[in-house]
Amino acid sequence: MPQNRRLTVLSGPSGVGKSTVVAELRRSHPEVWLSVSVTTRKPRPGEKHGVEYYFADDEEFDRLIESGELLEWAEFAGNRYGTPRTPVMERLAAGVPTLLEIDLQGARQVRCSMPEAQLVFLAPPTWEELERRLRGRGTEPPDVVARRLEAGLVEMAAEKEFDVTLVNTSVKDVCHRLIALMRSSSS
Ligand SMILES: Nc1nc2c(ncn2[C@@H]2O[C@H](COP(=O)(O)OP(=O)(O)O)[C@@H](O)[C@H]2O)c(=O)[nH]1
Ligand SMILES: Nc1ncnc2c1ncn2[C@@H]1O[C@H](COP(=O)(O)OP(=O)(O)O)[C@@H](O)[C@H]1O
Repeated sequence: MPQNRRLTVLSGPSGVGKSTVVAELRRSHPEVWLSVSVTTRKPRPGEKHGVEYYFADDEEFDRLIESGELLEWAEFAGNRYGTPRTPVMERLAAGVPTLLEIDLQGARQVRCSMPEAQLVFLAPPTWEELERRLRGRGTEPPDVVARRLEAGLVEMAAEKEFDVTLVNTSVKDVCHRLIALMRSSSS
């Protein structure tokens, strides 16, 4: 369906700056609709239910999978994450530019189910900078950081599966380029 060209997926290793880019887009480009995922991860300080995520327990997440309410879902570093299907389909049907910030496994599922979607990979300037950002964020204990860096190696190796790579040197610059990509893919 041509309306699926309005769908853009943003993926990249943990700590690269996806949430920061999404927060900046929310502020500077309110015309873009950002999907809110469901997760079994516990909220970080400051995260609000319904804003960064819908926080759910395992039982609720199982129910969402069984009832087909998720467009895609994946397990990442010990927690499950999924995209509620209905809000995405409604926005796309209404012609609204829509962005999903999801992991590599989710991006692959979207590639299969909605091949017209544009897949954007957010890369760090260097691997050392990625480690520095992830550790510097200070939201996870060392064992979880190690697990995320391990997953990051797998994500980095999959960069070529994406349509475009943006290097996150400057958040504003990435937002600018992302918006330009979203405009050009749907026109
Ligand atoms: N497949 C999938 N991945 C998601 C979804 N929501 C978030 N993620 C990904 O899950 C991973 C972990 O997210 P999170 O715990 O918030 O950590 P952070 O992205 O490092 O701040 C990231 O790669 C997110 O892009 C979703 O709905 N589906
Ligand atoms: N362009 C950038 N330059 C420097 N630091 C950044 C940049 N983008 C994000 N960061 C910082 O890197 C850390 C990880 O960013 P975050 O958005 O939480 O990553 P992700 O959502 O991809 O895991 C945060 O502390 C954030 O402030």
